[in-house]
Amino acid sequence: MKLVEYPDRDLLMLALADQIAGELGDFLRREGRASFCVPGGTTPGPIFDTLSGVDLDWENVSVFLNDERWVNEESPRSNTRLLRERLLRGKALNAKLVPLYAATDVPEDALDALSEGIRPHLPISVLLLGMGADMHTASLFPGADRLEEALASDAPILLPMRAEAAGEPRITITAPHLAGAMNIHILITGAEKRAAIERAAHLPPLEAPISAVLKNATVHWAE
Ligand SMILES: O=C(O)[C@H](O)[C@@H](O)[C@H](O)[C@H](O)COP(=O)(O)O
Repeated sequence: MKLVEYPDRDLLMLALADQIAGELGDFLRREGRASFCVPGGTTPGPIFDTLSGVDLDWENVSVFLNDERWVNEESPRSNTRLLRERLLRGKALNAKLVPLYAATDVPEDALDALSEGIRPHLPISVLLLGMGADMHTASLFPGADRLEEALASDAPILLPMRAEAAGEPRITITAPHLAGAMNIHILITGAEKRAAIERAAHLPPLEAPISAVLKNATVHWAE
């Protein structure tokens, strides 16, 4: 893993948004399309704000989440809602949102349809990930019910995931499909997450799921 330290969070968010915009632009110029896979949670909002103001051929960018909580968009816990409010507006209004949620009782009932929606957009051109202090990324939580399956090299694109720390049931892109992304950025802030990612680098993915994607990743950190 490569670690980049920034003097403060504002500079981190601006610099990383700029780098991501550059990478998406390169894919668009070379291939005419790009896929951008993003986390929910509380950290990435400022990056989305900046990107939504950037001139890119957004119509040819497919955007999808790393993982989603099984709640509808009315819920403040919905990651899709965060995307609509912070990324898919302004210049990025016409980016193509590929859903990771459907209005079924449980994620199992929507799994096949959602997986088929994601498949044409793999491998991911630019992957942005967050991480919890427990070393989870996406919804790959330590101790989650289907973690082992999600870490396997032949894992399906998506799996449902339940874990005590997760709250509601979730759906997540699995480790090999995250790790197969062409560009991988991990966004973390604060001393606790910095210590956690350094620890994770020496632990197996079953204990520290983030370690499954660290090999080719750049970690972006500010206090
Ligand atoms: O739906 C989610 O919760 C995310 O995709 C998750 O993997 C997130 O990135 C981490 O939990 C960090 O979250 P914070 O940025 O809120 O600390």
